[in-house]
Amino acid sequence: MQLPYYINGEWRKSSSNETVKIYSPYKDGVVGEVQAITREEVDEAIKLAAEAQKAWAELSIRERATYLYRWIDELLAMKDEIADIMMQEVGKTFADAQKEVERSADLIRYNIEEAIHMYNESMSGENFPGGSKQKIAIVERVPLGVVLAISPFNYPVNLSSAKIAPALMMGNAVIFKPATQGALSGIKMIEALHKAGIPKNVVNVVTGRGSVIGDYLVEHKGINMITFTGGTATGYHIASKAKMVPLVMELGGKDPAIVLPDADLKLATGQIISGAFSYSGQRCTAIKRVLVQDEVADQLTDMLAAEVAKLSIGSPEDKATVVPVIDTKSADYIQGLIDDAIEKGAKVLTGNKREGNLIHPTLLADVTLDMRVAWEEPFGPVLPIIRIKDAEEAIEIANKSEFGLQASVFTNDINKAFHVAKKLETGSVQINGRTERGPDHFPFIGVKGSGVGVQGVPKSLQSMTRDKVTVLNLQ
Ligand SMILES: NC(=O)c1ccc[n+]([C@@H]2O[C@H](COP(=O)([O-])OP(=O)(O)OC[C@H]3O[C@@H](n4cnc5c(N)ncnc54)[C@H](O)[C@@H]3O)[C@@H](O)[C@H]2O)c1
Repeated sequence: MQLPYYINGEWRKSSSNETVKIYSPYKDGVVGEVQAITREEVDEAIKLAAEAQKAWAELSIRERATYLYRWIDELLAMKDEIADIMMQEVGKTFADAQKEVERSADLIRYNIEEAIHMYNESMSGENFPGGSKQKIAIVERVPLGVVLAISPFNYPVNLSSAKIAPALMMGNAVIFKPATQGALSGIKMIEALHKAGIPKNVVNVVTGRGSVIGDYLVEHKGINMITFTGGTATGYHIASKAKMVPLVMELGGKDPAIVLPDADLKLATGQIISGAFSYSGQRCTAIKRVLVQDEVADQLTDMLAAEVAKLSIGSPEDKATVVPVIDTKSADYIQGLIDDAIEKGAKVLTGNKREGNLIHPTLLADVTLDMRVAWEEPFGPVLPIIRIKDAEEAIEIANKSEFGLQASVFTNDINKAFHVAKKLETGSVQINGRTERGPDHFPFIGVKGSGVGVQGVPKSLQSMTRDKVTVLNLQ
């Protein structure tokens, strides 16, 4: 399958006559190819988007909504087709990929409805000392212009629609750059928007080699805002290259599950296992370390090991929970973290077995703070268990991380839970539940190396706009 890129309401082959090959994480051979577009084609995509944005912003919000409602219908009609491609290119089970398309439809709908119910503000001058009632400010939310949306491989439809839908509803045009693995699903998602009749150039899709178009896009003076989800190193790089434009960045994480002695261990075990190992831990909000208090550490460790043994391992085509990770580089990196931990004295309770890109779920006990796995994000099915003496030590270790996405606290003492939650330097804290982004309207925030800005609804809608003030000076 060789897919074109999307510009001027048309599907085009690049003048470069080159493509980027997309390999499957779990089966041999190329699953598809996308266009390796040139910088001149990027220029054209951005220029046409800037022109189209003006007319798009002129439409009423309800008119824009009609296109997005139709997008939902077309997306759902293509659900199985998209899910099949997604399974092949990112190695997610067909059922999970179908759910991702449905979840994206719900998210687009929620964005539409929230946007329709947003109102502007007005302010009276009289509130400020010396001010007057005769001065009235009308504060409107206006679009930013051309939004560059860059998404990662792991939720190629959901994390792309989470950017594109709010940008469009608020009157922006979008340049969408999907991740290479994920580009086929991303392009198919835009095919649904094309079928929905979206005016030409309101969304253009660019694909290609990072070395040719990556920095070029980010630095382009035609881009008015960047919304990015991906790794922390890429995020820092993009932030250093971007011109003076608003940035929303959702990056990596090292989410801890803090387990205190009075926790419901059965609940904690279930939440930690699904949090750490579903889709092989390739989730930004996967639980990536367990910080358990000494008194219950042996018991929790045994319970976790018993549950890991029950996980299905294999191909997404066989509906396995633990599937091959995205590519060989990633598998090598994960294995490197396991090897380093073993060398420094960690005990392998289960796992440490590799077949190609398939890393068996690996539970590591006796993990100490000198091990890389205590700090680095594996983005794979590896869970280190670190013992702590009390909640204060858990807070200290949790906060030493370069990341600050989410954290879980398991305890039956709500006061203690709040005390710990307040001190954790993360965007969100889950009390007695696994770390996760959904429901998708909740604010989703990464701090420190985990990002900047807020996603969710209505936060994403707000971040795609700026304030515009018109002051009435009545006589
Ligand atoms: N916090 C969140 O919301 C969230 C959600 C999902 C994934 N993630 C993170 O994403 C990472 C995994 O995803 P990935 O491997 O696709 O990440 P990645 O950083 O390798 O790539 C993300 C995107 O950036 C693009 N990119 C790379 N270099 C670029 C450049 N110089 N200019 C412009 N674009 C460039 C890639 O092509 C891709 O589209 C993990 O670290 C994970 O934690 C975070």
